[in-house]
Amino acid sequence: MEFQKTPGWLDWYDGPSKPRFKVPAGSVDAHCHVFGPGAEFPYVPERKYTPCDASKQQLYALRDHLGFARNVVVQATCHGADNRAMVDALVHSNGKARGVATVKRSVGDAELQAMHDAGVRGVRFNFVKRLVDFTPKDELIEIANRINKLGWHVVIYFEAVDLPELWDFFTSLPTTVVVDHMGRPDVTKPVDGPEFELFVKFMREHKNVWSKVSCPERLSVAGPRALNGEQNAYRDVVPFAKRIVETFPDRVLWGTDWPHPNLKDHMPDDGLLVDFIPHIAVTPELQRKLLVDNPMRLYWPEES
Ligand SMILES: O=C(O)c1cc(C(=O)O)oc(=O)c1
Repeated sequence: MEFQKTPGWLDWYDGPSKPRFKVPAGSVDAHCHVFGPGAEFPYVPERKYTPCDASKQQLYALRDHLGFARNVVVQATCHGADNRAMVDALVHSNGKARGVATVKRSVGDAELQAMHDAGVRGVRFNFVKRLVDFTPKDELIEIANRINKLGWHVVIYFEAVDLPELWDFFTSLPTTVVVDHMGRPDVTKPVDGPEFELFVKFMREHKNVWSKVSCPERLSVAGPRALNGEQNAYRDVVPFAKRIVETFPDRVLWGTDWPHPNLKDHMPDDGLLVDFIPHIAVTPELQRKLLVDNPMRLYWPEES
């Protein structure tokens, strides 16, 4: 099938620089995606955008180039609950990738088990309205209870303003809960203001809640962008991510977010994005926890 990209779509950055920051041995890129390729794994009719293709081979070439050892491939919304492209990436990774799926209530036990065997360890619940249609909470709870039996966790994606109304639901989830991109704070607001304090309280009071301190390129308002050799990119995001890394060093994850779905204003150089890490995890110990120990404990517990 031939797909036309959404008008204005930005393709991922070709030929990223070599990071100056050398990630520790065994580092995990714990948030990234594959798109299609559409000719092999068609994008679903209910998608909100049509991306460029971003294949497993391209993802794994990036992994090697950046110095990472493993990936966690998160189902992108353009594939809906059709997990074939993500699962295909896992089974062709030589055990170096695990995954997070999107499932519906109708998913069968055998299908869940097959995904588990392929390396899936979580499901993603998305509350960002521009990306997905609404799913009733009772359906999500039912899914959470089922996947909990497999030892999986729930990944949640939402925007900071929506945390108050989602609080009761999130805190009732029976699994480990991983928040994408720190719950998308508005970084023009103070890092110690009420909005981000609520997120910190969410993590402080609920020890099952983890956070990805990823996506400065999405959250930043003032930049500068990770382009043209910039070694100090997205400075306005640093206080937020650094605070989460230092307050909850054992419950944070980092990922490139490659191929950066829906970024509208620029595409970062992924090498420079890796150079962001030492600004938010400033000691070798924090870096090792963020990039190796924590993702290994969550995704490869049998090896950690
Ligand atoms: O699955 C996606 O479509 C998706 C989109 C976005 C975003 O548009 O913010 O971010 C993500 O991490 C993943």
